[in-house]
Amino acid sequence: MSGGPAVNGGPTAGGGLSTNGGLSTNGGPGVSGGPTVHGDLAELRERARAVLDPAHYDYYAGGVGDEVVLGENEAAFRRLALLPRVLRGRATRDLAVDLPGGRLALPVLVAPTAFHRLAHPDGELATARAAAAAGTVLVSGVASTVAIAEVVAAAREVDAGAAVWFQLYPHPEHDVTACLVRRAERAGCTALVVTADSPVFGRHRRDAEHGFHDLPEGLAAENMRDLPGGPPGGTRDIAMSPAVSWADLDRLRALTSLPVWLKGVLHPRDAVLAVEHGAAGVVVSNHGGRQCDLVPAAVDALPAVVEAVAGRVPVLLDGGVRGGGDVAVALALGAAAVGVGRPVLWGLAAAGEAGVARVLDLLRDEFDHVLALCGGRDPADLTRDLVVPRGTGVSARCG
Ligand SMILES: Cc1cc2nc3c(=O)[nH]c(=O)nc-3n(C[C@H](O)[C@H](O)[C@H](O)COP(=O)(O)O)c2cc1C
Ligand SMILES: O=C(O)C(=O)c1ccccc1
Repeated sequence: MSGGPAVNGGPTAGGGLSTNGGLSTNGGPGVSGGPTVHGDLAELRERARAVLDPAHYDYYAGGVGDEVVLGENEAAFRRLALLPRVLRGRATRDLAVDLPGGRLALPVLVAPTAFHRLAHPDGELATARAAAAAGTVLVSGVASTVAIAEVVAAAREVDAGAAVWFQLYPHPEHDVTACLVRRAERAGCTALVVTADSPVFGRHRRDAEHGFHDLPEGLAAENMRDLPGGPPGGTRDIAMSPAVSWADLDRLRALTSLPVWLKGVLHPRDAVLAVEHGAAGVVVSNHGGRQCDLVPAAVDALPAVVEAVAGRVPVLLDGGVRGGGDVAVALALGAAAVGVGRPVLWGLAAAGEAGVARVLDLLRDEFDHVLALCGGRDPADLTRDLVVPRGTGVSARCG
């Protein structure tokens, strides 16, 4: 799995021969205080498959339609190669990046995914603790099974300076959106992420086959409780609406002084509109292949968005990131950082907080290693000329 003994491995030893070890927990101190979990991402995924109800595993794993985009997100990374630079004399590495809404100790954050208590009883509390311990941001979804105030509190118990962002869909009823924004602010979130790629729900065949349409008894979308127009004490549905427009983004921004990211941008023109409408940044994403099965892989859509934004705001990418090499490629193509969705769910299902810690530690360690192999000192050393189409070895731009 990992290549040879740890030779000057930088911040972590990482690459030694002893890292194998399956999924056993050894009871020693983990990154965030729990047991240390071994195993790579593929093993964690297999463990998750073994422990989860098949309907819940398929809910997490699945995509829209024929799942073309789901596969393409990962395949597109494998069509790209890195052209390392050598002898750059970078003795140390610093993986941190500063973004509107917080500093990340590694250029990887936790993308918003729904219903973590389907994966593990600790749900989003475990994810928040592991993200905080790793020094990165959890983007906590409106569709979380723990209320946002508790999610932020869990992160802050681990690290008083931890940053948690709140993801929401602009609700067709503005007072519902306003209430959600207020809850996120009161909870202490440091940024909002507005998901724009879901005017309608994606149609997921796996969910239909399992008849999986409702959360099990005892679980609910806790942020949707006690909202205007909803039953007292009960929850409202997470509404998606094709009527949502840029005017809704303007109205949402007017409610808050928090940075607002726009997630689910693929068209360069929309990225420009996002900047013009005051977005603090854009997230290039096809929702992990769960919305439209006709769109490009996320990493294939990235360069045109980066070019259109032209450095005015940071660009994030999510979709198909499965290793530190993918992180490096995305950064070289202009992403400031990447989000990971499913790998975090596999870690959570396999081993709760320690499993999520393992996923983030693997990505940090692999990214650090690849950065070193590229002669990089920090993410800024990963430039566009370092990425070439696999099979060519020729850089589009040499300079
Ligand atoms: C089970 C699941 C639930 C998701 N729920 C949300 C959500 O509520 N809001 C959102 O903006 N994105 C959601 N996403 C999309 C993720 O934020 C992210 O775009 C995607 O998972 C990235 O792809 P990856 O899983 O290949 O890393 C969800 C993804 C999954 C797999
Ligand atoms: O499953 C999803 O991808 C998703 O985005 C979502 C949205 C609302 C409720 C639950 C999940």
